[in-house]
Amino acid sequence: MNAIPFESGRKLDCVSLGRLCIDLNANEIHRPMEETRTFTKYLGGSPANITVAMSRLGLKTGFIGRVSDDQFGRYIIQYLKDQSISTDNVVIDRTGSVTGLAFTEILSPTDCSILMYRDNAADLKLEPNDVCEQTIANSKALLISGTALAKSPSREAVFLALDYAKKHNVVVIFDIDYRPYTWASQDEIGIYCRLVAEKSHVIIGGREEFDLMETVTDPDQINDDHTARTWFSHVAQIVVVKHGGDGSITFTRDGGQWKGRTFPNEVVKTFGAGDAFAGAFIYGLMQGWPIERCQEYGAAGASIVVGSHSCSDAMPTVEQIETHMKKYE
Ligand SMILES: Nc1ncnc2c1ncn2[C@@H]1O[C@H](COP(=O)(O)OP(=O)(O)O)[C@@H](O)[C@H]1O
Ligand SMILES: O=C(O)C[C@@H](O)[C@H](O)C(=O)COP(=O)(O)O
Repeated sequence: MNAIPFESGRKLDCVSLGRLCIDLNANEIHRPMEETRTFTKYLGGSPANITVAMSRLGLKTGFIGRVSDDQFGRYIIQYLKDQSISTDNVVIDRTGSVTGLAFTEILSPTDCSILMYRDNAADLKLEPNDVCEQTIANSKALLISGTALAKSPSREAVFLALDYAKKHNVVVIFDIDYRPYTWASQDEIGIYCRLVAEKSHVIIGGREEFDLMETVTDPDQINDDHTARTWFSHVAQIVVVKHGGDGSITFTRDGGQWKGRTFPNEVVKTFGAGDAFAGAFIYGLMQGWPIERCQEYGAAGASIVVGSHSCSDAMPTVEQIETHMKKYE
């Protein structure tokens, strides 16, 4: 059993807060973006991808966010509904904002990059007023994406959501989800992400993301053990440090430490791994599984997604994960 005390009898397993965007993934892969002619449109935005992952695995999910008042915004809402994700708290922004677009370049299985268009992005227009206390009270967990902290008023909306989570015993899961495009300064990243991490029960991030958040300068303190100790001195119960193709390390507050394996696959592109991992890992936590099994599930989900063209659309079901894992027995 893992030690996360999810409340029982709540309408939703997890409500996510953050960006709802569009991924435009190059169809002609293994060439630079300059030579790409066509793209396929998918739902994107890390927290959106994670929520699709959780929903595909059978969790009851909802989203708190803002979308643009246009075709892309309507596409996003419809996609979420089709995935059985509650859109009751997805607000249509009428200030003339646009949907964030992520154009992806797949140069090779190991060399991928993302060209982000995020000026005047609707997701960062989320207002504290949009955050419904009852929705959070009705959820076992609240997933926060660090990018939602990049600007006001979305930043304040996050802190209000955290207040409601505390008031109603909702487990807070923080995915640092660092994206360079929207932050005003490096200082802001550290300041705001730390404030959220201090209030979070589960923290997930890559090594570089923890470094940015912790802004530690002593080289002896830039390591996973130090990271875990830092956050266990607050309310964290679980800290997951992702290491790309090298797997992940999960720490638990009681001193446990697990190195997560990977399931090597024929890689189409590298992005989406973290989101698939997070979705399946959280699913495992909610089943009350031991950490090893949560990590295996996360890694298997990630393996499937790196072998696919999309992130959201490729998020696996339980059956797909189980079948995939059997191939490695
Ligand atoms: N090339 C890969 N092949 C198989 N699994 C991978 C690969 N890259 C990442 N993963 C899995 O996905 C997890 C998260 O990946 P990572 O790249 O660290 O996250 P992010 O996409 O957020 O940067 C890893 O811990 C690993 O289990
Ligand atoms: O998060 C975004 O805005 C873009 C994503 O939809 C994108 O597909 C991606 O980068 C996935 O992130 P990762 O899982 O952290 O690699």
